[in-house]
Amino acid sequence: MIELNDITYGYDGTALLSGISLSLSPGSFHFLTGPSGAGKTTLLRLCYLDLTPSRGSITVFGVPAARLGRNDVAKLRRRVGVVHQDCGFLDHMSVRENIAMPLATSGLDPAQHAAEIDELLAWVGLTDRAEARPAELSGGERQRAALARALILSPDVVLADEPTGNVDWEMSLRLLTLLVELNRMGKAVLIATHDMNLIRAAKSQVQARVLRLRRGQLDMAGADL
Ligand SMILES: Nc1ncnc2c1ncn2[C@@H]1O[C@H](COP(=O)(O)OP(=O)(O)OP(=O)(O)O)[C@@H](O)[C@H]1O
Repeated sequence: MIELNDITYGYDGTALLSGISLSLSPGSFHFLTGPSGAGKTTLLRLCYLDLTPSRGSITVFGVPAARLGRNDVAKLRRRVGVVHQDCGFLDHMSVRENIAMPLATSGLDPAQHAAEIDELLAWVGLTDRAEARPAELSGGERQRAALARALILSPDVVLADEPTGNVDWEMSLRLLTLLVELNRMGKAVLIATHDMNLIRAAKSQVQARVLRLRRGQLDMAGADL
């Protein structure tokens, strides 16, 4: 569904990532790991076409990204749910309104999708926090709300950037279980994480591939869990 072919990318003229090839196929589950600053977020941004590589090509849902106009990019991005590292909530809006936001920005009426919002709130266990402001949520609640928002447009691919960054171990496992459940529904899942314990915990639940970013390159030798 998303393919990166021999990608090079850097900020300010220096190559941060080089020779990166990656294929996220339907039902695949990947962890992306590597030291802080290795380029995990950057790689995710390339996957959802938020950045354009300086070399190499990206194909999304069978379409070469280089051929896409801005409207096409916006349309295809709806099929990719992103859980951002900082969650990226609008603080003056309730949890429910934040989850509904991608509907509104896609020209859909949130009122017509109230049942889906309720269903997602229940699935992530936040029904009773729906009217809270993001600032009132715990770390784990924020991450689950961010996951619900990433799913509101029923994406085919879910990219999660450090989804367990600020939560305790029990909550990390709960988030992992939700992501595994999505994968079982056929979605491609990619999780960027520092947390090797999380990767080990996934072993009994899902057949995952571990990608390690090292010195700008992707190492996946012997990487299957
Ligand atoms: N918009 C930007 N402009 C310039 N440099 C950037 C920008 N975004 C990231 N960088 C730099 O690129 C490098 C990789 O950043 P990135 O956020 O992709 O790494 P990461 O592996 O996700 O890090 P972490 O694990 O700490 O979140 C870092 O050195 C960062 O400072």
